[in-house]
Amino acid sequence: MTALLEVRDLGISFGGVRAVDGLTFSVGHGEIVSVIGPNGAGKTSAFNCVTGFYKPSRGRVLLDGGDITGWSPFAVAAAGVARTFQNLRLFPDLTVLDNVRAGMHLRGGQNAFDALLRTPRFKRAERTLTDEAHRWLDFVGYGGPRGGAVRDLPYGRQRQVEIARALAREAPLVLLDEPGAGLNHGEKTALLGLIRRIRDLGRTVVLIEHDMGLVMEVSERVVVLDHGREIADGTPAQVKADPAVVEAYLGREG
Ligand SMILES: Nc1ncnc2c1ncn2[C@@H]1O[C@H](COP(=O)(O)OP(=O)(O)OP(=O)(O)O)[C@@H](O)[C@H]1O
Repeated sequence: MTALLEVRDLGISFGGVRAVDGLTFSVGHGEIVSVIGPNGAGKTSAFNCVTGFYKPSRGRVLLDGGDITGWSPFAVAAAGVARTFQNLRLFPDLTVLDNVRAGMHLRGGQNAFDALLRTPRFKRAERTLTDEAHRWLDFVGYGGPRGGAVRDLPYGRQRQVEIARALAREAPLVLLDEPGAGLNHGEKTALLGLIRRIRDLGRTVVLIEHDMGLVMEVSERVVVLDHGREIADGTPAQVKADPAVVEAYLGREG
């Protein structure tokens, strides 16, 4: 069966630094896969190459067998990849609801003419989008106010809004960049359940995460990077016991 995401011999350099250097891995439909590795291993750069924020200098990215290498972030998103960011990228002055609705605009259905004249079709579509935004906020367990600006929310809530926005896009592949960062213990437990529920919707989840407790608990498979390459790929138990992985982490501490 074709993998949903296939990364082949991917590479990108910044000046003399090879951030990603011949990275190959794949993710099957419906999997929960974590990408881990020491600081600077190339995880975020690889995500950025996959999602079109960086143009790789070599290699290929295939989505469900189709080549999306070098596509713009907009085109990659429209092709079925949703993501969150290590440093949140919400619209701080927009309301919670509008931030989630912003995740849906790529799905189309209306045109500028409808919007300009506020036709009945436009108003109907608006109501549907608002209802859906509420449903996604419910889904991620968001319990805060929905009509106020996002910038006034505590960090954990902003993360929930960002995930709701990514899910609203209805993309089959969801990439989460350090979703556990800055969350307290209770919030991390909730996140674990949420990631499983996202997969139960039929989505495929790939996360970059530093919290090993979370990674080992939620992942079906773990891909380990070091110096821009894959050094291990297996179940959480397999990678934990892999000497190359232990070495990569311990080697950075001294
Ligand atoms: N835009 C950039 N310009 C210059 N160098 C960069 C850029 N992005 C990443 N790098 C460098 O590429 C290497 C890989 O960085 P990257 O952020 O991808 O690693 P990471 O595994 O995501 O790290 P972390 O876990 O700390 O987020 C690092 O040496 C980093 O300094």
